[in-house]
Amino acid sequence: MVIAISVRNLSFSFNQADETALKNLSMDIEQGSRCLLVGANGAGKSTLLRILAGKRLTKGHVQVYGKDVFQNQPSGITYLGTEWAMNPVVRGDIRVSEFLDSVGGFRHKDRRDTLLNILDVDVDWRMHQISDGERRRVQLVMGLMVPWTLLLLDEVTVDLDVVVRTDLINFLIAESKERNATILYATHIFDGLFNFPTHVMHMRLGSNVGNPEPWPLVPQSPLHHIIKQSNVEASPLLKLALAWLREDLVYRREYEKSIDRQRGARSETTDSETFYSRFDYWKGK
Ligand SMILES: Nc1ncnc2c1ncn2[C@@H]1O[C@H](COP(=O)(O)OP(=O)(O)OP(=O)(O)O)[C@@H](O)[C@H]1O
Repeated sequence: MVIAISVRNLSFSFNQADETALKNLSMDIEQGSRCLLVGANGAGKSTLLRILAGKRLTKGHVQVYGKDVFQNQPSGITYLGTEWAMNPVVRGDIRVSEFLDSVGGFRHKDRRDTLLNILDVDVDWRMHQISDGERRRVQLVMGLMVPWTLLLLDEVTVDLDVVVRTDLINFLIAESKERNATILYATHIFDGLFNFPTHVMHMRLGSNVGNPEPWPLVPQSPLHHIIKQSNVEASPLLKLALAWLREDLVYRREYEKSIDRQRGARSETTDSETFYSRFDYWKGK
């Protein structure tokens, strides 16, 4: 068994004043796995993916295929996140075909063309005149056309229509099987994903809750019980995610109580009254 990702006791803060985004996270992911990261908003999924992609510098044991991601960056890591679409460069007046050529499309013609078909992209589109979902499709062609050994996906299918999303998921499954490549995928959309993962990993408050769990669940897994208890009409994957995230909510509220913090509505304070009495421009309208 080859370990594709190995992390030991990883902690990370954005700056010293901030709470740690990752706390003592340790995990091993086998080569060829397709692991779904499941966790609430703020659980640390994106931070973990960016660190694995070498985009955030931190100390500690973070290895991909046996190489330290900061000091000896392994080749073959592709990271695709949501921030790409915000980049003004990819909203410029440039044709998709020229854009793809500028990022090496001609070197990977066969894969590029396969992806152009799957993602249903018109190479004559101009990057400043397309929808968010269309821009996302171009990003996926660009990111996936170079063969990867580790693919780090951060919620990149959110604005795809269901046909394209399904075809893309099937492509990723086939690719990882054929090339024994590894995928770590953070998402909140579990629809249509039943056949995608070989593992699911639960993240909570910057750590993983246990090791990646094989998926579909092995017969003796205690998680069957959680899924059976669910009274929601949903796929087993969504039932599991719902149960985990509800559990996390209780856990987080207890934790926040212990450090005297609270989310949600709070009682009026003198400060907010002062604020509204000065700045409520709707008053009297
Ligand atoms: N730029 C930043 N500066 C300071 N703190 C940040 C920054 N980005 C994220 N955080 C904090 O780090 C923690 C983990 O954030 P992260 O984005 O990794 O979560 P996530 O699991 O990907 O969430 P989501 O599902 O909402 O994308 C959160 O508590 C968040 O507030």
